[in-house]
Amino acid sequence: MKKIADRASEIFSLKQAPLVHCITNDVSIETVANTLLYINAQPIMTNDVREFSELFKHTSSLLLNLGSLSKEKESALLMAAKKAKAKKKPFVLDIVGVTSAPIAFYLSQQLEKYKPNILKGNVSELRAFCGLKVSGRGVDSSEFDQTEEGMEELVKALKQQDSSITYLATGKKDLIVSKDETWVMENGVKKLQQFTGSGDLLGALIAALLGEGFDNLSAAIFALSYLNICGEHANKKLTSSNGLADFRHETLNQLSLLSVTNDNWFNQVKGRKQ
Ligand SMILES: Nc1ncnc2c1ncn2[C@@H]1O[C@H](COP(=O)(O)OP(=O)(O)O)[C@@H](O)[C@H]1O
Ligand SMILES: Cc1ncsc1CCOP(=O)(O)O
Ligand SMILES: [Mg+2]
Repeated sequence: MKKIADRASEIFSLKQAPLVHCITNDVSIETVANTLLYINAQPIMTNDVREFSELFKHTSSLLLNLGSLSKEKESALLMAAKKAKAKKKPFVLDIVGVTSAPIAFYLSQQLEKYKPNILKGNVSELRAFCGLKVSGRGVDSSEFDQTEEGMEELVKALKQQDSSITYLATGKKDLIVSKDETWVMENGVKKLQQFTGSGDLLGALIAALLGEGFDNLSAAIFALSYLNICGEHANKKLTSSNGLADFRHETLNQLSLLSVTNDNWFNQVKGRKQ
C-alpha cells in the first residue's frame, strides 16, 4: 500500500487526457461524461457502430455499461467488446441490472468472453452474475446480500471466475478480486448509494485510469478510493438544510477538487488485502 500511496498524489488530474469511449445508460450519461472531464479525461458517448472504426484509432479505453439496454445498444456493446479485444484496448464492463434483467444477464456472460480488464457491478449484481442467491432488485443492491457470510460466499465465487479478469463488487464494503489478490475496501458513505449513477461514474473513472496506463488492480483501487473519499468529504460539508441533491453536487465537485486540496488523500484509504 505504501508504494501505491507515494504515487497517488500525482494521479488526478490525469496527465495524458485519455479518450474514453462510453456506451452507457441513458439515465446517467451526462454525469458520466462530466465525471471524465472533471479528472481531465476526454469522454465520447457513441453507440453508432458505423463510427467505431474511425473512433478506435484514437480511443484509449472503453466503458461498456449494460443499463437501459436496447437491441441497438446490445449490438453496439458486442461490436465494441469484439473490437476492444482485437485492438487490445482496455475496457470496463459494468453489468448494471443483471439482477433482474435476463437479457442483460445473458449479454454479460457473452461480453465476459471478450475479457474485460475489469468486470464490475454492485454486490447483488455480482452475486447474480456468479449464480448465487440474491435479494437485490432493479439496479440497486440489497443489504441482505452484504452480510459477512454473503460477502465471503461472493469472494469464493469470484475466485472461481476467469482469472484474467479483475472483478469489483461495490457496496458498504467493496470487494476486488484478481488472479493473485483479494482486497476489501471500506471507504464511502451510504449517501453514495442514494443517487443514481454513482456506480456508473465509478466505471468511467476506472476506464480513464486504464486509458492512462494503470494496471487493472491499481485502476480499480485508485478510482474506487478516490470516489469514495470524495463522497466522505462532500458529506462533511453538508448541513441539516442540505438534501441528497446537494450531496450529489458536492461529490461531483470534489472529483476536481480533492486531489488539489488534499494531496495526501490516499492516506485516508481504508482497505486491506485479504
Ligand atoms: N453503504 C455504503 N457505504 C459506503 N459506500 C457505499 C455504500 N454503498 C455504496 N457505496 C459506494 O458507492 C459507490 C457506488 O456503489 P453502489 O451503490 O454499490 O453501485 P451501483 O450504483 O452500481 O449500485 C461505490 O464507490 C461504493 O463503494
Ligand atoms: C436507474 C437506472 N435504470 C437503468 S440504468 C440506471 C442507472 C443505474 O446507475 P447505477 O448502477 O450507477 O446506480
Ligand atoms: Mg446506484
